[in-house]
Amino acid sequence: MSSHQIAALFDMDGVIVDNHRYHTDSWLQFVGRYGRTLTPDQYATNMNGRVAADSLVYVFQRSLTPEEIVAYTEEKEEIYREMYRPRLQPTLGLIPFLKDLKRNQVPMAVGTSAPVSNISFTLDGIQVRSYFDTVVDASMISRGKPDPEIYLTAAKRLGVPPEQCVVFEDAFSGIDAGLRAGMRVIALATTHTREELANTGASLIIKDFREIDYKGLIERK
Ligand SMILES: O=P(O)(O)OC[C@H]1O[C@@H](O)[C@H](O)[C@@H](O)[C@@H]1O
Repeated sequence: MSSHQIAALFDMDGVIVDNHRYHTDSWLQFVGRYGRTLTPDQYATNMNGRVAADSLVYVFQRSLTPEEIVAYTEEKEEIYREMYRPRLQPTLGLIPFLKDLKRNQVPMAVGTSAPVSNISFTLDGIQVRSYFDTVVDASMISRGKPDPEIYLTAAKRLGVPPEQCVVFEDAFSGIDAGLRAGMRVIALATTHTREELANTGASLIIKDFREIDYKGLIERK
């Protein structure tokens, strides 16, 4: 890779697919089963984009055993997959953008807090896995977003220095993770509004991938 080149790191939920509503609804349904309460705002601000282990502590207000984390995570994600399956589709403009980046030999990775079961569901479901050189998921890191570990791991696996990486994110926790990794962050206004994203430190806010292409990405460097 030339020193002028960039790498593109994609968050999954809220970026590759515009599915925030279904994660919100499935979390609400899940917590209801255990007599807990959660509002959509609480979810968006305190849980969105974070690994389930952290979200579950927020929901149950106690520490959980590794076995509980696995069982609760799968229970919640099964609810989510059933809800979202009939609507599963790529975010607008994603496929042309991935093709454009591929044509221009941009290394690409996914950095997601999601469990492996959701990654197969999503990346294979919309047939985009082959675009990515590597996928870093929750099981491969010890500290979830907003810690930068997930994006630093992705950059390392691509062999690209962090300052040459551009992160695509929708969540506050993920934007923080990208910035703390020393990367440029482009925010998608899928989950939050442009106004809500205005002071996050993202260098650009787009509604979806129809607003960006390889040329625009390079020119903005
Ligand atoms: O945005 P990312 O990093 O792909 O995050 C995925 C996670 O995002 C959270 O918001 C969801 O509640 C989780 O269920 C999901 O696994």
